[in-house]
Amino acid sequence: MKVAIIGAGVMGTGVAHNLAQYGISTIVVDNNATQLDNCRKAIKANLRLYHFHPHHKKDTANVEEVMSNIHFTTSLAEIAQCDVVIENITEDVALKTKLYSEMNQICGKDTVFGVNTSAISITAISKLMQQPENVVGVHFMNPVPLMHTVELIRGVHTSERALDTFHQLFALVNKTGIVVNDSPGFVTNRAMMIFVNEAIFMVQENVAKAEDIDTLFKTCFGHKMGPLQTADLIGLDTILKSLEVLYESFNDDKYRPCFLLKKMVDAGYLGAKSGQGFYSYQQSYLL
Ligand SMILES: NC(=O)c1ccc[n+]([C@@H]2O[C@H](COP(=O)([O-])OP(=O)(O)OC[C@H]3O[C@@H](n4cnc5c(N)ncnc54)[C@H](O)[C@@H]3O)[C@@H](O)[C@H]2O)c1
Repeated sequence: MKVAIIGAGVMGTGVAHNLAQYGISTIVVDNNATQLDNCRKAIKANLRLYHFHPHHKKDTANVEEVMSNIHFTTSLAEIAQCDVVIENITEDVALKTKLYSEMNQICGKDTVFGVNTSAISITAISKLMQQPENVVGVHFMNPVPLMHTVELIRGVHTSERALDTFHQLFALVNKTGIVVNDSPGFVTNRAMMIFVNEAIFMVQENVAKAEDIDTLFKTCFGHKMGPLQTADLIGLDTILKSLEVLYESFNDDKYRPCFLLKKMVDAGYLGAKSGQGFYSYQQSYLL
């Protein structure tokens, strides 16, 4: 199975790392050459960093061997021979719409497309394609090489063949897909975006410091990470875009993005990937 990974940001980097460490041949495409370079460096660093983590595949110490499974390119045309495409570009409906229209011209009629999105409609994306039945939502969890469950989203047109293709791919990389029906934010982000946004409101209103909010979530609810650490890990721009999609899709005020979140994104404070969010990051291994 040959897999194309489009978008070399936080998620594309994790997906490429994960597939390559299980010996799957991948092509990573990004329209920004600097991002591709950062992605290459981040995978190398993360292979070493995650080495002792209990959830990381153990026999991947040979970094060069893993890297030889990945081909990096800025040319979308190179994905023509791939059986599966996993798209992880910016959470932006207009950008994704343009990309899928381009992929329609490049890929064959049997190619299966996985849309990695936080909240965008899988059904709407599938309608951009000549074969809408080949489109599935694949909501990977971050960091991808350490997380073993993927939310698989069945759009209105999604076929069993397309879902099976991802079940088979996940079996190769020690992951399980849980199938849910298409709805904004699916199961995980529909709930998670509310408590992340509410935590940001609490920082804005000076109810508590970010550290204390996160500590309360970890020690009282048993979460591994607090909501503000999670927001930094995901990327504050991605959180903002997701809340905007949820707000618009449900037409419900409970998803209105907090002003502090907008202000931080405007300032370029995007979380771990930019070095500054609710916390500071000396060196980001995520990207
Ligand atoms: N960050 C998370 O924790 C997380 C978790 C699950 C799902 N997602 C979803 O995954 C997707 C990617 O998120 P991310 O956090 O990796 O974003 P990101 O901002 O870190 O990276 C996006 C990448 O896409 C590239 N890109 C944009 N347009 C492109 C195009 N037309 N062709 C090729 N490359 C293009 C950008 O250059 C960038 O490298 C989003 O839809 C997001 O909602 C993110």
